[in-house]
Amino acid sequence: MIPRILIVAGSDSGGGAGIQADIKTASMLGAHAMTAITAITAQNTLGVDAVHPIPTEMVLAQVDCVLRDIGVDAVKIGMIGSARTAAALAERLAELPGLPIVFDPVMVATSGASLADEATIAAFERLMRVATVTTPNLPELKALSGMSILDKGAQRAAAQSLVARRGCAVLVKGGHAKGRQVTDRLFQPAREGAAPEVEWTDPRIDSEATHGTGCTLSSAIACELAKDWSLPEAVARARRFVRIAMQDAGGLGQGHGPMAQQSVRLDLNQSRWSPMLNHVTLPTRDLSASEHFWRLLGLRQIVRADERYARFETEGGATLSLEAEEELPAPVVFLECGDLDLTVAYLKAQGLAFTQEPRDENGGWREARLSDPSGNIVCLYQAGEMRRFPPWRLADA
Ligand SMILES: Nc1ncnc2c1ncn2[C@@H]1O[C@H](COP(=O)(O)OP(=O)(O)OP(=O)(O)O)[C@@H](O)[C@H]1O
Ligand SMILES: Cc1ncc(CO)c(N)n1
Repeated sequence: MIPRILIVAGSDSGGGAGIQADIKTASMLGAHAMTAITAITAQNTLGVDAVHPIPTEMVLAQVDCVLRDIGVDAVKIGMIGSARTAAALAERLAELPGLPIVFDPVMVATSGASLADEATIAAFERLMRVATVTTPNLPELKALSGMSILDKGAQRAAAQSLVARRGCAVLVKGGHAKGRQVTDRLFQPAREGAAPEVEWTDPRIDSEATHGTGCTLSSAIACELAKDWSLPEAVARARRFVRIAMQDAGGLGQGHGPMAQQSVRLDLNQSRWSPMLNHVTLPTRDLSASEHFWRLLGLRQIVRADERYARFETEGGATLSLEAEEELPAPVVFLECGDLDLTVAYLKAQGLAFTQEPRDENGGWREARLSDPSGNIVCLYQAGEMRRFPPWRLADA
């Protein structure tokens, strides 16, 4: 069944954030996106020229219409448009207990323009009460909690107070903090088996394509929750999606440009069990000659390591590597798993024998190996952004 995501958010004419980012994200993650538009913004990468809120009745009419016919597996709430809409939507969603709801408390666009007045921000309290998780950035955490967010301890106290007062999980996004690393932290209400605090840290991506990162992250979390991943798993997968979409952005516009959700195709396995064919490694006798051949065929070279290894990207996002014959005597077919360790444990229970247990390799890939009945080498793995965007990716690729 295709996960059905209802997106309640504003339109961004520039296509970088809002409904447009949400639909692109849901589509790339294999979900069906439905929308209740709360406001239309005239917006580009530099700023917001005008905002036209949609009347509350019309927002609810969109929600009711799709719920009645198509149904919904998860909801994402973004820019809300007015305090009245926030209150009415909270009331409607309270009638759907158990439905995963991701609330991105949008207040200000990346360009600095205000997208919610004081009354609307005050009404966010009601949406937090129905949400599964609320995803504030640091200024939003400060506004919602009324507390200091100056350091990690203060941020924890602010987030924990929101969890206690509103009853939802809180994902504090670290994009606005300074430093070479970006840390997001999830705080969960006390529940059996739920870790009270989970933290993710990754290198900051040096990019102007930060418009819509919050919208994209929250939509991706909604999609993954609809597929029954747990909240920490959904956040981890959504963060990977955001990072790859940021890294592949095309530098559009003169300000904070849009991300490239459309090019995150074979990077994240959307299924828990079925592996995804996205990479092959071939032995080479003469690396330079092979490189010339594959480039001539139209593949784009993205990695070169000494005289022994090269990687190419093909149209659509599959990759092909060449490795010196001394190190790799035969071709290897790579299948990416949604959860490598889980998949390997399952396959072993089915009687398959592995020649290599799951292990972290130097290139940042986690790999396990086995052979098919004819002796062909199969590698089950998980690489995420390290497949197309390792730190050593060729600068001009
Ligand atoms: N430069 C960056 N490098 C890597 N990850 C980033 C960067 N900037 C933001 N992120 C990630 O993007 C997600 C959104 O975080 P951010 O704090 O930017 O939210 P936001 O301000 O709500 O976004 P928006 O720009 O859409 O308003 C988080 O997962 C954060 O870690
Ligand atoms: C419509 C809309 N929603 C959300 C954001 C937050 O980035 C934005 N800039 N525009």
